[in-house]
Amino acid sequence: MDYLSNLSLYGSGLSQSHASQAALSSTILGVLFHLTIASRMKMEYIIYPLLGAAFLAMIAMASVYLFAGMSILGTTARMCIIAGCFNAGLFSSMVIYRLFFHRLRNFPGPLGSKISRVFDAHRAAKDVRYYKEIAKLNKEYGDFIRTGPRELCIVRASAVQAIYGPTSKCGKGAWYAQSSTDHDRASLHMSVDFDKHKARRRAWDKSFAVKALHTYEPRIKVLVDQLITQISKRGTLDVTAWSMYLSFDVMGEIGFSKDFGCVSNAKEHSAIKAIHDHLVVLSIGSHMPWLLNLASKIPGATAGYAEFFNYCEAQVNAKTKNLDLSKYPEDIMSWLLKPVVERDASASPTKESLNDDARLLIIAGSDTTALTLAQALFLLAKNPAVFKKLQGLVDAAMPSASDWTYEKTRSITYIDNIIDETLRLKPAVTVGFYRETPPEGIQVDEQYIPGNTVVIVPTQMIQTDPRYWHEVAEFVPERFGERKAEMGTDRSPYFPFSLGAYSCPGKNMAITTMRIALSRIAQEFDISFASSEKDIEEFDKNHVDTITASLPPLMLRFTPRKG
Ligand code: HEM
Repeated sequence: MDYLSNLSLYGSGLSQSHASQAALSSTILGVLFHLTIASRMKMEYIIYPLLGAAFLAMIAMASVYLFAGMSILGTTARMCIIAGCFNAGLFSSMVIYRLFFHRLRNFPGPLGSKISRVFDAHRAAKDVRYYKEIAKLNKEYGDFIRTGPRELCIVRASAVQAIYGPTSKCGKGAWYAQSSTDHDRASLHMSVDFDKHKARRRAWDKSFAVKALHTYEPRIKVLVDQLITQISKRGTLDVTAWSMYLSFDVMGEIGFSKDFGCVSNAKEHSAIKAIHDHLVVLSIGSHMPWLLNLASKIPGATAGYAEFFNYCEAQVNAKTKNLDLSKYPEDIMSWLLKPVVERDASASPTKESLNDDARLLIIAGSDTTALTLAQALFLLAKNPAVFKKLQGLVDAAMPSASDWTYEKTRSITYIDNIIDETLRLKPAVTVGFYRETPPEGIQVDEQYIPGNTVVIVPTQMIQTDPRYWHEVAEFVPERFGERKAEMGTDRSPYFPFSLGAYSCPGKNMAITTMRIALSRIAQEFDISFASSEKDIEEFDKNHVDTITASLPPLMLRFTPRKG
């Protein structure tokens, strides 16, 4: 307390006993604030009122001291003591509570993670390969790992149905508050309210219904054929980049009837590049959703992806202007605008949420499909026998390019088996998607999981877990086809598109794009690696974890087939 006496000596007007009283009462207030408010409420929903209230309280207190005749130095010193001791009380109480009294106190996990998600964000940032960190934690702590103060990572097959299944009562939680806590301003994906999400989801599901998909197929085929022409000209190319060009063009065409021109210009669209450049920061920030939300409100913080935001908004405005409701909707955005104009309950509730839906459309639909296609080509190049079998089946159904039809492609179920097996070994979302348990909690095997716990099942780990899968590391498309019963596939945990109410609505469109691309490539080319052994190994084992995976370049040689 010597420094307090010194402050008094320097003429602050703050005596040691006053300072001690202020320190003690602020510390007690901090502890009380934690026990009565902070520990009972979700930070993401109270952060703005909290910061506002703290600011106003500080101003009010400082004004009272100044009016009471205290010097500026004395007032400043007292405010510093009050703020410092309040926070010391708050954070000490938080640490003690989380370590010794929290409902998850008996779950094993790293000490830091039990105290704050900062440590998990640090783990995610270390190498931006969070999936490897989770694998290490699983080895050290077992199948139920406490990865945050109120978060568990669960590596058990039965957790998949309990958490994501159609009858699960688990909902979307804190992770989905990263862009806005006002879900009427956010996209479908970030919409947390079960009933509102369900209503909005109807508009999306209509845009992927069988009839709508039929109108998309020929337009996707045109884009795939553009890709085939580019491959023929080049021979060798980076499939990571070119799968991305194709899938963005598909989202431009099917999402907005707009030519993004990535395949024809052989480059990424500038608006999309802005998002890709920020993926690492966004994915690390998503481990502390409230902080990401807060950071996004700092002026200039989102300037990097302003081009993407502006571009999407311009597309929505243009579509709105030209929307013709007498015609069958030509693209997904028209399907989303229709209920807005018709004032149907499935409409995006605000202009902001509609703009966010437009961004969701591009982001959710393109990276995921692109990296799955690149992974499928990688696995086919690595497993020539599988590719030969695919070519044999394609040749039998469609001997030449002019025989190609989507219906015949669909009848080759081996293509679907290849896609399924690719998504088992290399799911687009490697670590998974967060849910929150209902107040009454859930049971996973022998373990009760308390209510209001954030839970996650790491997708890639569980889909390659030798306890649940045979020949786990092998690429065996037949496990989804003729060897299904023998390999017990139906009993194994598999959820690359998630399951239940929040599962991917674009699944069938993604599969349509991949069916067309894989069948046309198999028809036209033989494929082989043109990358070094080191680069191939890097591609196979070391993707960067940016919520959806980010893949390094992979050069493949495409040799035109003879005859
Ligand atoms: C191989 C390709 C794809 C994969 C692996 C995939 C995977 C997923 C997964 C796992 C989710 C759940 C995420 C969560 O719970 O937070 C999801 C949601 C979503 N996906 Fe996909 N997706 C793919 C393609 C597409 C396509 C082509 C679209 C079309 C635009 C799309 C649109 C969406 C939307 C709108 C959601 C949010 C659904 C909701 O919250 O109700 N996805 N996707």
